[in-house]
Amino acid sequence: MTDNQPQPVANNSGKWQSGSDVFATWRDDVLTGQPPTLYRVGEGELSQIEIGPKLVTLFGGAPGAGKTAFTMQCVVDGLRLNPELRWCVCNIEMPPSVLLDRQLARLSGIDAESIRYRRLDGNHADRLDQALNTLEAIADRLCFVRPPFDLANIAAACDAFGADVLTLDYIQRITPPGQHGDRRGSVDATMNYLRQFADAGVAVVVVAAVSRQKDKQGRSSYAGDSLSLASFRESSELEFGADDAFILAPDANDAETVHMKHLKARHTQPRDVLLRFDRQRQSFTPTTATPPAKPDGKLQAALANLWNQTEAAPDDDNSGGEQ
Ligand SMILES: Nc1ncnc2c1ncn2[C@@H]1O[C@H](COP(=O)(O)OP(=O)(O)OP(=O)(O)O)[C@@H](O)[C@H]1O
Repeated sequence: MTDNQPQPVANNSGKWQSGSDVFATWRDDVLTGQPPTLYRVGEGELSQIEIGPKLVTLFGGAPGAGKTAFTMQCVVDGLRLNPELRWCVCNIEMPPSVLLDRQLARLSGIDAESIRYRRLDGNHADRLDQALNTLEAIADRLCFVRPPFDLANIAAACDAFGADVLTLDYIQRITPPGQHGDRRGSVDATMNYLRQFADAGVAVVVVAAVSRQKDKQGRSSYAGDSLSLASFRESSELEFGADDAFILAPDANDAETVHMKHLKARHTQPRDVLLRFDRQRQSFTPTTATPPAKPDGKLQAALANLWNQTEAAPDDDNSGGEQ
């Protein structure tokens, strides 16, 4: 050894980890370790959504855009696709019975209004039975948090139930511990705590209301092309704390088409997904179809109309749900 060679620096403080220690464990993990656990929550392009331990997945959208419908679809299909999974739902706006009504509509193919008003008869019996059986089969792995909707109570519910996944709908209405001055401070704090829940090994799915943004005409709007990461900026922590952030933006020209914009992807390439939202059955289906452009003239409008009628034909019998 020559005098010029650097001497190893003693690490007595415990405040840093040497690169060579990190390298050794990291190399073993690359060569023989497991890929990250991800829970599949849907078919086709929906299977690309990353929900899993240590991840916070954020869904935003304007009021009525379908955030609750979409995330509850992920809950039910996630439980169906992952037989060991346990999922805890904290919904501040709707009671469990209403959330289940809507999933019953989706799974049975019976419109949500008939289910809401209990206008059910013998014609619905088979579809109803099948969908009820589907929901019954997952019911013991699903729980709904009871009020109060504060983080301490939510954490206690998750621990007691042994939840692998937590869905919070929606974050702006959840109270974090302590005093935080304004709403922004409170949402920042909640997101910080949720990040810690995720780091402890729970998959966290967060629903967030978004703020209006200026559209191309300078008007304050929820229009799809004006919604962006900035829409979450009531709290910058929402955007920074999430691993993935999506916004559900209904198409301006076609109410059934919803653009799921993948605005942030911490670990992958962002991939937008085009969805068809059947509101009557509260059901989202990925579609590869290009959303129809707004027709410019009368002839184009007539053609578009004809085209829509042709496309609608196969579903017209409303014969089935998503068993
Ligand atoms: N029976 C029904 N028939 C048709 N549409 C319905 C029916 N019930 C609800 N809807 C529509 O489905 C959508 C439900 O959306 P959802 O509650 O998931 O939206 P959201 O983004 O969570 O809204 P919010 O922010 O207001 O909670 C709304 O647009 C609502 O108008």
